[in-house]
Amino acid sequence: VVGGEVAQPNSWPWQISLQYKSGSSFYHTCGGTLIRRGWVLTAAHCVDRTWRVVLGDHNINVHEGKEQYMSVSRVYIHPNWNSNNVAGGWDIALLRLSSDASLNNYVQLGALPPSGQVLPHNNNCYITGWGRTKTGGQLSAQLKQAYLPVVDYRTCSSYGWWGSTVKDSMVCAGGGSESGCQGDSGGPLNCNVSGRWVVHGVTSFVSSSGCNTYKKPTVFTRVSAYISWMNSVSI
Ligand SMILES: CC(C)C[C@H](NC(=O)C(F)(F)F)C(=O)N[C@@H](C)C(=O)Nc1ccc(C(F)(F)F)cc1
Repeated sequence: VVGGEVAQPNSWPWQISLQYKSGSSFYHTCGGTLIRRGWVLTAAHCVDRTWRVVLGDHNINVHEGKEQYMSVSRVYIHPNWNSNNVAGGWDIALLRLSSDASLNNYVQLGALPPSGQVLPHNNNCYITGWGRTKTGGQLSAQLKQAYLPVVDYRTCSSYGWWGSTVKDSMVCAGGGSESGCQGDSGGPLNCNVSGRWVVHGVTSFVSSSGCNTYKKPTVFTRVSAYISWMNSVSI
């Protein structure tokens, strides 16, 4: 996350860290959202390799005693996902955990939107993640949040913005000095709808010329466009 601030520990208790194993260590690679006790929502472009899901984390480099370490028993990547074409959309995947998470003050389920719901321009949303804190920078040790208001499709797909790169199956947010960045992929765009936090986006891409590029908002997979697919995965 570029800009924003360090989140209050465990104030986004559905946020997870997707980590891969190299040697005897694990490395954060993407975010995700716990949406059922046995299911995590993330980005398709995150799951070329996965080793564990960490729930209830705040500082990914320190064992703080609230974490639950889960392994992944099955990966469901959307069948239309094309890793050579992130602009095509379909950047969504479900991970079946090998056991159910225990819900508590540090680990909670993220709420999903109703199918088809599209939020208005400037809707209040926050991106959360451990991704780079500036273009080309390092991952954040602690979970960060940044206020990224929704940029509606009409604006986001216009000339000077993302143009035809962005599809209606996506949500744009931000476009100013704050943004997602590498390592935030797969994590949630948390939007306030009627006073409740709803996970409306899965972090998908930013501009290749810089994470917080003006008029290139962070682009998210629009969760409300995939509710029927998620239900079909027998979740
Ligand atoms: C691996 C990538 C597909 C996704 C990667 N995602 C992220 O960094 C994150 F965290 F914002 F989700 C990204 O945006 N990386 C930048 C460096 C990038 O490659 N962006 C990008 C690539 C192609 C296009 C397109 F679609 F126009 F071809 C648009 C943006």
